[in-house]
Amino acid sequence: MSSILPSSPTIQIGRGFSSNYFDARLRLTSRYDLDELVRDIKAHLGESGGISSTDVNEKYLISLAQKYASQPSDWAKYFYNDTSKNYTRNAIENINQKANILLLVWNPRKGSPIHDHANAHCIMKILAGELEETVYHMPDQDMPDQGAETKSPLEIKSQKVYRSNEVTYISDDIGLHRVRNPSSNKVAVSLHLYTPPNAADYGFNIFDESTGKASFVPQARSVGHPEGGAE
Ligand SMILES: N[C@@H](CS(=O)O)C(=O)O
Ligand SMILES: [Fe+2]
Repeated sequence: MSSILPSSPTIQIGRGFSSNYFDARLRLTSRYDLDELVRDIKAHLGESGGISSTDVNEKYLISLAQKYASQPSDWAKYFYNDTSKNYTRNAIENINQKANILLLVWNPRKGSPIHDHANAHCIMKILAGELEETVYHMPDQDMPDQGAETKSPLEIKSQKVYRSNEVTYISDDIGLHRVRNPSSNKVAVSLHLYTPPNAADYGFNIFDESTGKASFVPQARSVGHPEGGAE
């Protein structure tokens, strides 16, 4: 029976046509989702080997974060809130020695301490609600990661409220920052990319606003370690 059924060119063409047709329609109508964003970040950073933060094209990574439009169904599985903490840090993807991608969930009127970013790039995209970022000039001290003290208060460089889908970027070259949810009743959600993942791997510093004093925090934690912290 099967021997008399030709492998018909018409059927092959028909299949090929319809599949290409629907692939094309899918490409036209499908949105750029979180999985694709993570895939593109990984593709840019490569699969193996160490990198230094200077090897990263942060502008390209920022453009990827801007291209993604927040869709709560994309990130609901990473969402975890704990009202006893200022915010939770939930792992989306750890790319060994390359980057951390995290979902942060911020309680109303709560925020992070003033901190550095452990000589890494930090890209933050607002996924829901609003977040206020205050950027401070890096205090004059030779080795802030050694906990050296300065006596003068930190100076504010800029302050801005970011709305849903906006993206901001910071590195130690720009300064220090603190981030806060300004809402009195709404939780805010943000996506964070850190590359290299120095704060998680080695630690970072938090700073006293009035003295500029740095205190070293050994490691930034994320869920399953929802202790919070800053990175
Ligand atoms: N960098 C902080 C969040 S933020 O204040 O940018 C953290 O990862 O905990
Ligand atoms: Fe930060």
